[in-house]
Amino acid sequence: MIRVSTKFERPDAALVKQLSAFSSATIHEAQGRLGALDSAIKPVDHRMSLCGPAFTVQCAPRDNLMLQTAIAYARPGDVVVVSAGAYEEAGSFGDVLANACQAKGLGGMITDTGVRDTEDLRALGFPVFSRSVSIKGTVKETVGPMCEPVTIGGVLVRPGDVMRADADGVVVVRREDAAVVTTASQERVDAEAGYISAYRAGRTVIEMCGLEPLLASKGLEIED
Ligand SMILES: O=C([O-])CC(=O)C(=O)O
Ligand SMILES: [Mg+2]
Repeated sequence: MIRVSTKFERPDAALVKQLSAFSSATIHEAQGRLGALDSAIKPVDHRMSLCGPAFTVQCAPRDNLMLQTAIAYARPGDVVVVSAGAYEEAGSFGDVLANACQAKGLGGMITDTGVRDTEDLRALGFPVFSRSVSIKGTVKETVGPMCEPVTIGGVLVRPGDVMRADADGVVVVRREDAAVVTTASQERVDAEAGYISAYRAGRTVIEMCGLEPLLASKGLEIED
């Protein structure tokens, strides 16, 4: 007998909403260049984005039994996070399961294996992030852990951590760090806005980034 529990602590909804205002790259930088999943995990449509608590599940490669089970037990707003051995040659999720997720109000699905039916997924608009697109079908044979820490895209994700994903990729924020990372992300956005207005006003990268002394200290001389 394998016993799993679907009980875990979710982050404060207001904090999740605040984090959703920041891009995956901003959050990654703001938390000290941590939490980025492998760049191969990308949305099936660049307009897709998500931000929500991770509902984690471990699947055997080419087997979506536990993914289907996770969809049944995840709560509205949850992001189903699937670790399936980074196996590219399987279409473990498609428009039928996406409709099941959307009908439940789930926040999205992130997997390190493949998905299929991408035209329909794009039309549906349910946020789906995957390592690959494959038409190859999956079996429903293997039970495994759900709502336990998983490794996906080289990063550990625990149930209730916050997943933020957009056209650029996927980042995870530890649940207990969500408030600090929100503040740090806002600081970074403010600093970047300062650079952008300075550049628009004619300031140069050399000035703004102090490149002259930096390059000189590294022994680079430029004849222009
Ligand atoms: O049925 C499956 O196993 C995956 C799929 O194609 C869908 O959800 O539409
Ligand atoms: Mg299908």
